[in-house]
Amino acid sequence: MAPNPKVKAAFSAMKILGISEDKVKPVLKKLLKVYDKNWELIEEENYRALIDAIFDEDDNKVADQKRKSHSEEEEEEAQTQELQRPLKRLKRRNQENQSIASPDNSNLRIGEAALVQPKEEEEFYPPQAILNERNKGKRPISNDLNEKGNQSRPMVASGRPSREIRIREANVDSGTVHLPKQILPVSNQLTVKPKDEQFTDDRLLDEAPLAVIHPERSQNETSTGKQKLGGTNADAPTSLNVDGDNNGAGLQASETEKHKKCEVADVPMKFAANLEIASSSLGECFVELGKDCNDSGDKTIDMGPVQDVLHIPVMEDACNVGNDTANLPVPSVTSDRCNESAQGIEEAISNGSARSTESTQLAQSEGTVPYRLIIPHCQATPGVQPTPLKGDDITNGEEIANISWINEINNRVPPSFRYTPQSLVYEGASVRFSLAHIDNGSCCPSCSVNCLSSTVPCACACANGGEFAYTVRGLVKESFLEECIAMTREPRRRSHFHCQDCPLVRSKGGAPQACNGHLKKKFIKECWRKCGCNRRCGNRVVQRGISCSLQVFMTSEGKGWGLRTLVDLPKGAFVCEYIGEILTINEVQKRNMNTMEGARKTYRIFLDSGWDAASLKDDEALCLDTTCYANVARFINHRCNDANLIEIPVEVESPKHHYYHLAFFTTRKVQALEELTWDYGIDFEGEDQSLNAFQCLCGSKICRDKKSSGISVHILQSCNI
Ligand SMILES: C[S@@+](CC[C@H](N)C(=O)[O-])C[C@H]1O[C@@H](n2cnc3c(N)ncnc32)[C@H](O)[C@@H]1O
Repeated sequence: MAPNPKVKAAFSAMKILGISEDKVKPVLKKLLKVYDKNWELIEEENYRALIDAIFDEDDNKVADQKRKSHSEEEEEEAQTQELQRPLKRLKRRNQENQSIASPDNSNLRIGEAALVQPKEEEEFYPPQAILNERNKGKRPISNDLNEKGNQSRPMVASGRPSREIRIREANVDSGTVHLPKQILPVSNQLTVKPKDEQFTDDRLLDEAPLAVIHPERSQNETSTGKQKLGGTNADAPTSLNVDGDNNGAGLQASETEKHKKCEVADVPMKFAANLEIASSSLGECFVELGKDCNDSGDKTIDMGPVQDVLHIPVMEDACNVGNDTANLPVPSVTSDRCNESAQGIEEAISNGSARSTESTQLAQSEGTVPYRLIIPHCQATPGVQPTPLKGDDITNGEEIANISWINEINNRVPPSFRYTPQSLVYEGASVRFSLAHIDNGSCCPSCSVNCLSSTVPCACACANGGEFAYTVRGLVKESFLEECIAMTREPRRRSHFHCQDCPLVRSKGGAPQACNGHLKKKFIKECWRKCGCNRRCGNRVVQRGISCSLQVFMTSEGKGWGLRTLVDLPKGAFVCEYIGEILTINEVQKRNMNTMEGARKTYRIFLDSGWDAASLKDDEALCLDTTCYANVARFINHRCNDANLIEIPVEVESPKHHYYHLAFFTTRKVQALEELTWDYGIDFEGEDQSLNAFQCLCGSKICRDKKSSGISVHILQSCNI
C-alpha cells in the first residue's frame, strides 16, 4: 500500500528540522489517536502540535530518568493532556463563536479585573507561576507582582487604595461600541476565565463561568467616588458611535466639559508631519509618519512559499485625529478570497488550507521552515476600512488574557487595527528558522530541565555575556538591566555602529550618504527548541508572551491612547514585545512610494541593533511595522530619558542578529495604573527636523523637546486634572 501522503509530508517537514522518522512515528501515531485522525490539527502552524509533542516526549524522557518515582500513569495523563490542547482550543473557539453570536449580551468580559487568588510561588516569576497554574487548567493574570515575585493579595486586600475597574459588554453591534456598564473596585473576588488554550481541564472549560463577581455593588458606586463615564443608567449603556459622536445617554455634563476642553488640547497634529525613515542621531530608527499603506490595490502578488494574498484594511490614525471608522459602510474587497471574514482567512492560513502544496514543497525543498504566515496588506483596496473593535478586549481575543481599554477623557474608541500576538513575516524578509541550521554552540543541547539551576553557564548563558540575563524569578538581572539602560541613556556609554554600506541609505537610492549610525545594544539569548532544557527553563521569558495585566487608556495629556499596567511591576519585569509585520527595508521603501502622502500614520522600527554583526544582505535588513498589524505595544507612548520601559533585543529562534524580538522590560518598579512609556530615541533638537514627528508631551523633567515646555501644563490645566 502506498504511504499516506499526509504522513509522508509530516515526515518531510520534521526531517527539515532534523527530526528522524523513527522519532516522529510513535508521536504521530499517538497524536492521530488523540486527535481522532484530524490532520488539520496536526498540520496547523507548520505541524506545531507535532513538533511540540516530539519535544514534550523528549522532555518527558529526561524527566522520567530524573524522577523515577513518578508513576507511569501520571506521565501518560500529563502527555495526553498536552496532546489534547488543540482539541480544546478548537472546542473553545466554537464556544467563543457561540458566545459572540449570543444576542443576549449575557457574557460579560472583564478585562482588567482578571484576578485570581494569589499563589505562593518561589522558583520563577512569572513563568513558573503561570505554568503551574496552567497545569491545573487555569491561568492567573497576576494582580500584584511584588518584589519577591509572588502574586500578593489584590489591592484592596493588601491595604492599598482600591481601583476602579470597568466591565464592558462582551459584544456589541458592529459599528457601535457601548461605554462601560459598571465600575467596580478591584478585589480578589473577581475571577476571569482565561481565553485560550491554557485550559487543560474539561470541567473548567465546560462549567467555569466567564466571570464571577461578588459582591454586588451599586453600579454607580466607584471606589474613588468618581462618577462613572457612560451616564447614570447602567443598564442602558451609552451608545457611542466610533466616529466620536456621543449618541446615547451621553456623558455627564462635567465629563462633556472635560471632553470639550481636552479636544482643544489634543495632540498638536501640525507637528505630526511626515517622518522620513532614518536613524536618529541616537541610533534609534523610528517612526515614520504621514504615510498610508493603501496601494493601488487590486493586483495580486506572487507571494512565494507559504504566502497568501489578502486584502487587509489599514488601521486608523494613531491619535484618532481623523474619524474613527468602524461604523462606516461594510468594506468591500476585490478578490473572492478577500470576501472571507478576516478570521476565516487567518484560520484558513494558520491551519494550512490556504497554502498551495507547491509552495509548501518549495519551502521544504529550500530546507527552511517558514516562521509565520505572510500577509501582504498593501493591496488593500482603497476605502476598505479596518475591522471594528468589538467589546472591551483590545486584542480581539488574540492574547491569552484580555487587555481592556478605557477612556475617561473623551468619547473616542481605540483605533481599529489587526491585533496579532506574534509578528508576521512579509515576503522577502529573511526570517527563516531551521533547527538543523542552529549549531550546537548556539544552543545548549546537553542541558536539562532548567538551565538556570545549573552551576556551569551553558552556551545560551555565554551568549548573554557569561551569565543568564534573567533571575530565577524571571526578571532581568539588575546588572544586565543597568548596563542596557546606560548604553541607551548615557551619552558616554552610547556607542554606534556606522555601516560602510548602510541598507537604509542604500534602499533610498540617490546619492550615497553617510550612515547615521545604529545604536549598539546588549542582546538577551533565550533557550529554545534545540536546547536540552524544557519549556519551563528560566531562560525563557519573552517567548511565553504577556503575563501581566495591562490596559489601554486615553491619556489626559493629549498624547492619544497609552498603555498602563494594572498591577505593580518589579524592576526588570517583561511587559510585552513590540509586534508587527516584519518587512525588508526595500519593502518599506516600496510601500512609501505607493502610499498617499499624509494619509495615515505608520509606526516602524528598524531591527538594526545587530547590523554590525556582518555585512548585511538586503533581505536581512529588517523593520517592524505596526501600521496594520500590531499588538498592544503600539500604544506605548514616548518619554524622554527616564521612561519606565526599555527595549532589549532578545534572540529566541535564531542566533543571527539581524532578526530578534524587541522586548520591553521595566527600568524600575512601576506602580499599578502608571502609564508605561519608552524612549523612542527621537532627537527633537537634531538637524533632521523630519524626525520631530510630534511635540513631546512626555512631562519628563529632562524632556529633550525644548519646544514643548509649557504645553503639557496648559493641557493638564484645561483638562482640570
Ligand atoms: C506608537 S504611537 C503611541 C500610541 C498613540 N498615542 C495612539 O494614540 O495610538 C506614537 C504616537 O503617539 C503620540 N505620542 C507618543 N508619545 C508622545 C509624547 N511624548 N508626546 C506627544 N505625543 C506622543 C504621537 O502622536 C506618536 O506619533
